[in-house]
Amino acid sequence: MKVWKMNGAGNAFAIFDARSTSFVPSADQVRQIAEDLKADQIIALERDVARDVFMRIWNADGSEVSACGNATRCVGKLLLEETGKSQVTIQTEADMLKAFNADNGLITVDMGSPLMGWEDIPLSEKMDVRGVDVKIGPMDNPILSRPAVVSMGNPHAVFFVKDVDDYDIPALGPLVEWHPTFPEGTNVGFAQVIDRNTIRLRVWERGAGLTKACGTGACAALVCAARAKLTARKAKMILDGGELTIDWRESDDRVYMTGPVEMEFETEI
Ligand SMILES: N[C@H](CCC[C@H](N)C(=O)O)C(=O)O
Repeated sequence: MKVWKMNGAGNAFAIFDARSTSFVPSADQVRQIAEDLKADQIIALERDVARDVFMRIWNADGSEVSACGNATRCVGKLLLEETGKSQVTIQTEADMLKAFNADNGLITVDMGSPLMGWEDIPLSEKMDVRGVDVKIGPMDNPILSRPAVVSMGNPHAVFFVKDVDDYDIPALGPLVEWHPTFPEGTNVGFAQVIDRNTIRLRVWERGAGLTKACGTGACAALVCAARAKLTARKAKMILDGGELTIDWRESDDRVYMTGPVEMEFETEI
């Protein structure tokens, strides 16, 4: 079975080609692979009857999740090159996503629409509920409070801060990740609005910790910023590992993510 180690803006993945052989790792095996290959997520490509591929996603802690934007871009690049098609479709638990080539070697993924926050959607997937009462630190003077909450097929809590470098993210991230407000846990974004078209972002990922970039986190931060009128609907996201451009199109309410993909190595097991 072919295995690729790739990254999207530094967000690192081990991608297993399970289209002709089954690959269903235990949580322990996922943790071991993630440690050995220094991957934030483990990805399995499976045959899909209607789409170019079905993509399964495990976080480094062994938990299986339903969305991973940067990995979708990496898988998109693999399939675009393999098929020669101008657009490929990738099915995940959460959604059917489309990937296509953008300018200067970048890859764009249509990440679908952010989940709107209606009553019947569990709180962890509520859209931009600024009233979410999450307080971290001393009650009378919390270090973090009132995140914007949105789902891109996975839950995100986004704190808008003056300077992301002022926050001890490895200390604060886990306190929000497993806060009782989020029954399935949540990814935690620390977003600093630079101007109406630029956001500096760091993300403590559910089940993976502080990563160099988080694609769904970048989508979540842009959607929340635009809804709060802090930025335009399209912005450059500056992450530790690189830049992503997120465009939440008015015309179809879908979020388009564009960014770099790097092939680190390919091997067989
Ligand atoms: N790095 C991924 C996000 C993984 C999300 C995962 N940590 C979760 O539990 O939802 C991305 O580029 O979208």
